[in-house]
Amino acid sequence: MAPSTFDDGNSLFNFVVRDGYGVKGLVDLGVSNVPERYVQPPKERIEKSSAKSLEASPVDLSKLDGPDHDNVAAEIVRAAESLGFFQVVNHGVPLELLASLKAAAFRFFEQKPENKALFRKGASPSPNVKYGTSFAPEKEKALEWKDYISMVYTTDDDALKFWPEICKEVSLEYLKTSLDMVKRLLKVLISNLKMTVEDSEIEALIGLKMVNMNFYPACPNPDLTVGVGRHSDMGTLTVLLQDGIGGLYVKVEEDMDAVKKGEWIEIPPISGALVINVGDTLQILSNGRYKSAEHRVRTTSTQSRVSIPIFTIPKPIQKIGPLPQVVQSDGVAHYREVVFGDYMNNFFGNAHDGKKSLDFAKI
Ligand SMILES: O=C(O)CCC(=O)C(=O)O
Ligand SMILES: [Fe+2]
Repeated sequence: MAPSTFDDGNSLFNFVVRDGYGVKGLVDLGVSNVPERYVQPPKERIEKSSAKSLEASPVDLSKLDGPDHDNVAAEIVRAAESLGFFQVVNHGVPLELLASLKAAAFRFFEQKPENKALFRKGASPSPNVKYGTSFAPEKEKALEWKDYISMVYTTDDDALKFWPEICKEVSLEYLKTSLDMVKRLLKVLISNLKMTVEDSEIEALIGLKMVNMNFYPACPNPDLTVGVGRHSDMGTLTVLLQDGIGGLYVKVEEDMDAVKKGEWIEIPPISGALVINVGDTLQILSNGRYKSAEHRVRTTSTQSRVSIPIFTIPKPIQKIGPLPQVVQSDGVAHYREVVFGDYMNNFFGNAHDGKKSLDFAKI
């Protein structure tokens, strides 16, 4: 099919979204300009040159076990309270595994369209596995230049049975080796808010885990499109592996060294590092002390980019609200208690719109 056969917006939408060809399918047709449906309004477009890069060095997590524990813990708390994003090294996830994951992501998306379409919503053999494109295509005025596969973890058996053959083993290994780090980070962050933290409280915050693989094909017009629009993540902490291409931008919540509140800075790719960011759940739990960072992704004209996030989130039945100890010391609760499943439905039911997702729980 030639691009010119998309004589209206619907046939493009059907090809990319409904039939499961994705952005990759569109690119394989040889489009030389992004279709109208992908053109963002000017205020959502991402200029390449203007953003500064995050200068903070990555946090060395191996030091949490030694005499520097308190300094490193303070660094983590400071990052969560200010930008809501930081990078970590010596995180316990083997470096060879990071390389294998990126290769597996390329392998998945470079498959024939019909192999990927097996995992489309409605077709997938498991509700825990979903291949798709953009974020909420039915709700979006402009689509995001991104395809993804999303894998929710329940048990090892389920993962090995239903996750795509081509990436299941590395994805499971990534999840397992990252979880220990997530728990250590949460212990640091929660014990900064209240004296004692039970393991069961940490477990409740990460009751559900999801590994995604994002694929952003090279885009003919990066100035007109976004890979991912402005959003915050809904969960507790996100672990993100990005490749060397760059394009992940975070909005500054508080004035930083040379960057003013409201400006965007790039999280630079650092070989071997993982990116950590605070999600809405942790912002709610901390009554707003920790910042669920607004972020977005720019596309690139020369190379396809992959990123592989792990989202840790509460179970849908879990209630989340500000910790009583924090409310007591703040004298006011900024969020109400919500059932996480309701929060999640609201999140997935709307197009990306910055940190608007938090309004659902705001008082
Ligand atoms: O690709 C990236 O760097 C970030 C992706 C992202 O923000 C997400 O999947 O929620
Ligand atoms: Fe995100």
